[in-house]
Amino acid sequence: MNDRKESSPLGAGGLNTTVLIIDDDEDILLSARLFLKQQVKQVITCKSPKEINVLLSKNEVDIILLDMNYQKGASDGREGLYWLEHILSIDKDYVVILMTAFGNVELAVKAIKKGATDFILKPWENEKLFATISAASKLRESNRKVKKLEKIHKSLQKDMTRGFEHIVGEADVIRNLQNTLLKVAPTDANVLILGENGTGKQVFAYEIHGNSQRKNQVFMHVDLGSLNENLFESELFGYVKGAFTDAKEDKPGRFELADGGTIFLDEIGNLTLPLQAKLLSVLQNRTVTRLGESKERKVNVRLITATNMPLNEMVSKNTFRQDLLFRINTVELLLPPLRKRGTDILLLANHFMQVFSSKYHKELRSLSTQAKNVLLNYSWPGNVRELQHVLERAVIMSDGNEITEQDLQLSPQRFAQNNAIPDEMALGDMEKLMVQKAIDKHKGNISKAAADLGLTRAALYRRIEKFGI
Ligand SMILES: Nc1ncnc2c1ncn2[C@@H]1O[C@H](COP(=O)(O)OP(=O)(O)OP(=O)(O)O)[C@@H](O)[C@H]1O
Repeated sequence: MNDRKESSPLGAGGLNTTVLIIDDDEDILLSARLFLKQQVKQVITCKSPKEINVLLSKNEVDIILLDMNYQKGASDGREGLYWLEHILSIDKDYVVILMTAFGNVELAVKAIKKGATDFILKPWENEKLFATISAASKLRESNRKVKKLEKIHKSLQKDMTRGFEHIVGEADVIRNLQNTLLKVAPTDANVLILGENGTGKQVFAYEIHGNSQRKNQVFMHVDLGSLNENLFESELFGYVKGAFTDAKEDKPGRFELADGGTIFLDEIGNLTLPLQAKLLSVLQNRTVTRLGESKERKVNVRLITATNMPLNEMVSKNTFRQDLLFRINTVELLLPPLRKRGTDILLLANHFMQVFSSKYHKELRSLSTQAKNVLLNYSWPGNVRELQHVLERAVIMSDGNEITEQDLQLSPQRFAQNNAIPDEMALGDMEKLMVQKAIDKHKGNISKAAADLGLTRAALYRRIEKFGI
């Protein structure tokens, strides 16, 4: 191989870049090398483009200076175009600068259309060559940064989705909510999710995002409850360098970062009136202005909000703006507390038992009848989150392959408030719950359970089959 490599401590130019020059003219190679070795980290020269593959596989090349003609007498530049395509097929991010003779500008334009970054006319002036290489080096650097950020973005997205559960639930109220969710998700309608703490508002918000056309874009969760007056604007709208003492560099806000995706504003009921006004203006104009600048930046986000506070009541007490409520509640989802979800309690408990069994390498397969009764009769003030914690602890404490009442360690004061029958439970769900309770009470004895329910054994079996108990 007739290539030549020269490395030097960064010279006067100080460009931290490696340049590969391919030209069949020895004089060109020599003069380019002599000049560039003082300007860049490394210069590699080579006479034949046939060596490109080997050179690119052995060296971390940033910029390639490529001649257009190699065969004797050739001047149509076809070889250069061929090798340009070849290089870009190895990695489309290579920065290729073509060297062409005066009068061949049309050819250079054609090459740029095919993906070359720039061209330089031969013979060149060193200053012009340096300016071209310097611009190309900046481009290569920013391409690299973009690639790195894309990787980080992808892995963050994976992390974000990994943490979310799919909605578990079969109670009529949950099914109805899921139907509404599927209808509303593909639209860009603003959704307000209401419900007590731990009822799954974030799970529903993510499910809306996951069923929308924005599913491959960012899902940005912002806990408004944790932002004080000072942080609110800088976090949500961003700032420019110098906007305040600690603003050392420009920073986009959460709205800008969520551009193209979904922004989930949690605990919206906690916003003070002045902050509500600021948020409303962004939602109305769909633009944000970073602190310290006057430029308005357009943002395209889908808005989902959530709270456990009674927003309608707050409007009548003038602690929540009615115009903001109208802006955010195009569709409202009201998540019922867990104590009103009937046998979904057991469904969720089984689900969490499986999740934690596999996490803690345990072989738990079922809940004892007593444990089921306890779960159904507990009031669940912390809702699904509490159930999740209770099951995690039970899986850890359990010795056998069945979770017992003792493993659950539920506080006795919290019983009796809950008869596990929701206020607005559908008849079918109620019947299923009664059947399940009777079977549990008689420890699976069908005759006794049927007698208790005033049914024949056959009638009870039909219901067991119907409800999949
Ligand atoms: N229907 C469900 N299916 C499976 N897991 C659920 C369901 N609902 C909630 N969870 C789980 O319960 C926990 C609490 O849910 P989530 O954080 O969505 O509740 P939240 O209403 O947003 O709570 P908070 O009001 O405290 O912010 C999470 O770990 C979530 O994965």
